[in-house]
Amino acid sequence: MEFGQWSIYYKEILDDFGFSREDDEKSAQVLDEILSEEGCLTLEDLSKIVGFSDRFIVFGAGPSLKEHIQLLLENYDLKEYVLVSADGATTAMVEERISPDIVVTDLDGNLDDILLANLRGANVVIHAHGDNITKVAQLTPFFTNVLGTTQAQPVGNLYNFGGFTDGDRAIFLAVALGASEITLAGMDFGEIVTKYSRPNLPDIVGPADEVKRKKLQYAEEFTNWIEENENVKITNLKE
Ligand SMILES: Nc1ncnc2c1ncn2[C@@H]1O[C@H](COP(=O)(O)OP(=O)(O)OP(=O)(O)O)[C@@H](O)[C@H]1O
Ligand SMILES: Nc1nc2c(c(=O)[nH]1)N=C(CO)CN2
Ligand SMILES: [Mg+2]
Repeated sequence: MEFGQWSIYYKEILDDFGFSREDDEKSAQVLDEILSEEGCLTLEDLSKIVGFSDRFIVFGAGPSLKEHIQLLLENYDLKEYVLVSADGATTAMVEERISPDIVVTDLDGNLDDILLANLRGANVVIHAHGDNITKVAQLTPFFTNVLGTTQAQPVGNLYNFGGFTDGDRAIFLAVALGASEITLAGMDFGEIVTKYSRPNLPDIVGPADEVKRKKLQYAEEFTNWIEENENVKITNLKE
């Protein structure tokens, strides 16, 4: 999605959630400064790294994630796909000994698992926003092979491919990387969250709070937008 079109949705999101554009921009600046010092990936670098396939699987942290992983292990040759995990979904992949090629995160998933995936070769797409400035500042230097994103106007080394939550941004990223087919696993949306998304949940699944429900509605809306507007075949295993 072009930034011009994104900026209309972005304004709506800022109003709807009460987020501060200035804080988003500050976070973007912090991430950009770190990446300038430490080095980072460009979209072209990442395109080359995952250039072995134009078929992608995006893993979200919804209640079907484990069941979808089993289905994929039994019926798909995962080596033929670029595997992209959205934040908390990385933990389920680590549990199943699957190495994602890319992790898309705003650094609130299980960090040990994201670091482990990074050590095992995953590239990490770190998203800076107004509510993760401290995490961006403190944690980014621990990762290698990082590409930075922002939901505000892109600055310096950072990109904005469109999208809001880690899951739908992972789909926009796959489109930017030239995907012809994207399979969605664990992308249930709806009103139930899992321990992969909310590590402090007492059970494996539980009700999403109001903010999370609203986030998941945007995630679904952007996923539908991609299906309707981009030249890519989307198959949601949930449907
Ligand atoms: N039912 C669901 N529960 C949680 N995540 C889901 C669900 N369905 C789809 N997803 C996708 O899985 C992604 C990864 O989940 P996770 O909760 O780690 O992400 P997040 O974007 O950091 O959310 P938050 O800001 O609420 O922490 C989400 O961004 C979302 O797009
Ligand atoms: N400022 C701000 N931006 C976000 C947030 C958030 O909690 N605060 N959560 C997101 C993904 O779920 C994406 N963007
Ligand atoms: Mg996250």
